[in-house]
Amino acid sequence: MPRAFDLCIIGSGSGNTIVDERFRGMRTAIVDSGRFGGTCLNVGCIPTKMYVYPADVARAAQRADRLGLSFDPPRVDWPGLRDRIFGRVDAISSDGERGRRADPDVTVFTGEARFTGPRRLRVGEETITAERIVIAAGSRPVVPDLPGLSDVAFHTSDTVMRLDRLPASMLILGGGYVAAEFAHVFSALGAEVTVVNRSARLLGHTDLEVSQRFTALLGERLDVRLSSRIERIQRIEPVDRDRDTATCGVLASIGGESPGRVEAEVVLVATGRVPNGDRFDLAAAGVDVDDDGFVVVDRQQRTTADGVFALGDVCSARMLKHVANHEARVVQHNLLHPTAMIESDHRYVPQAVFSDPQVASVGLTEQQARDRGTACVVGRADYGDTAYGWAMEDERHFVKVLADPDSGLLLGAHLIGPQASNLVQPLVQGMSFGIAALDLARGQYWPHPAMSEVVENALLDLPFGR
Ligand SMILES: Cc1cc2nc3c(=O)[nH]c(=O)nc-3n(C[C@H](O)[C@H](O)[C@H](O)COP(=O)(O)OP(=O)(O)OC[C@H]3O[C@@H](n4cnc5c(N)ncnc54)[C@H](O)[C@@H]3O)c2cc1C
Ligand SMILES: NC(=O)c1ccc[n+]([C@@H]2O[C@H](COP(=O)([O-])OP(=O)(O)OC[C@H]3O[C@@H](n4cnc5c(N)ncnc54)[C@H](O)[C@@H]3O)[C@@H](O)[C@H]2O)c1
Repeated sequence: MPRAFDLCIIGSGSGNTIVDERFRGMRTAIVDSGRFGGTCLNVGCIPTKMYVYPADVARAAQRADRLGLSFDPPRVDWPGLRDRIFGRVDAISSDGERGRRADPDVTVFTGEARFTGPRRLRVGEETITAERIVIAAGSRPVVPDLPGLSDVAFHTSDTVMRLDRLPASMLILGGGYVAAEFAHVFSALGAEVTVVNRSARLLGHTDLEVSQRFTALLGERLDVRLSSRIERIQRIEPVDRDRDTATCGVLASIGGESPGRVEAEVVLVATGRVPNGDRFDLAAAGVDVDDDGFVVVDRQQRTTADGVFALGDVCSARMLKHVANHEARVVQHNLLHPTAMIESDHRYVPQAVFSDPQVASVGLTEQQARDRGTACVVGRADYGDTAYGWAMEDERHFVKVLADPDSGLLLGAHLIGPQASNLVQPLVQGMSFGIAALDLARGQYWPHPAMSEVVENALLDLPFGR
């Protein structure tokens, strides 16, 4: 006998934020096959940044000699660090699940959901039908088919944060967000890190100059192999035999532009993520996916099947938590107000990489503007040319803004340096509210001598500011 619901949400990450007091009386099912709370809480944004912060502190101490200070190398209590992080994260996940299970309107199903027909699902032995369904099933790491990889105990971002010990050495495959953030974390905490990336620069999705600068800076302190590939990877005896075997040793043969052999205690595969849409027979539900596997949605987050919505990584090529949150708010509104639906706004989505240095951006890159034939002018400022940048003895970091030469409106912004993830916000604001670059610079005060003066200076470097 199927169990009938008014609403079924597949995925307890951003999907779980939809149900609030306005859904009282609506019989709701929440289905998840993994840890309650999804990627961001359990294996994504939150625990990574809880590692990034101590890594930032360690790096600041390592670099302090240019300020006339010196510290001993940090002694890292890895089990303490890890248990502090997951002590908090795991408790939030368990409390969240407990709270949902105590809600008389909500039934939580633990298991893999699969569609068996339109608005009809199977979870384990149970069949669920629902008037409306939200697919919020996220994404998962891609593991490339590399010779020998399946024979070694490799890690992905799902597992590497729970290692039993801080490894002495780590081989990271990939050069995107995950690789950049974990390369910073593990190297700052004391591991010897080698990064092997298929393409010629790290953070290839970012503005060319930013990506080149980031690649150069990381290459100064880590072994970075670009335009390279793993030819073979094999297990070797761990350097320290007392160490547990979850962190087995590997020997990797690397081909391409930086060939050689690298030994490491731990391998981290960080070569991208794919949406989970292939995991639950979407065709049976009449839900289309595109060529890259993303669930097809319109601007109201409706899929091609009646009454079925989707949000987050499963349908959005920008796999970012603030995008999933935005889409969850749109779906929430549209479930509550089916005759007055609203649309998602993906025009100015910022992105930030929490590495060392930080990188942040919004809007078009200079190359994208050129490729699209969009006229643009560029303004730049170095951190080192501001008072705060002097205080930091900064010589390497900058802010770059692009604007339309006619309207003076911002087209994009690209930052590399301390607090880039925060400094990008006034530029997102200027773009979102249609404020011309010069008005943004001159129409408000910027506190002196704050780091934000580097943003003001970049805006004033545009031709309208001179
Ligand atoms: C290491 C890492 C760091 C990150 N850092 C950041 C960051 O700093 N900033 C940022 O903006 N983004 C970051 N992200 C991306 C961010 O975590 C995701 O974009 C976001 O969590 C996606 O949310 P979601 O709700 O779409 O999916 P999820 O939170 O992944 O939720 C999907 C849920 O669906 C469940 N599920 C999947 N298939 C099924 C099925 N068939 N049946 C039942 N349940 C199913 C899964 O178990 C999961 O719990 C990071 C990602 C990673 C991996
Ligand atoms: N701060 C954040 O917002 C944040 C942090 C982590 C993850 N995320 C999200 O998670 C997504 C996935 O991150 P990711 O870093 O895994 O993917 P990514 O798509 O950002 O980068 C993948 C990288 O792997 C390289 N690569 C692919 N195959 C390879 C191979 N066989 N050998 C060597 N290199 C190879 C690619 O050249 C690329 O540099 C991101 O796109 C982002 O949406 C966001």
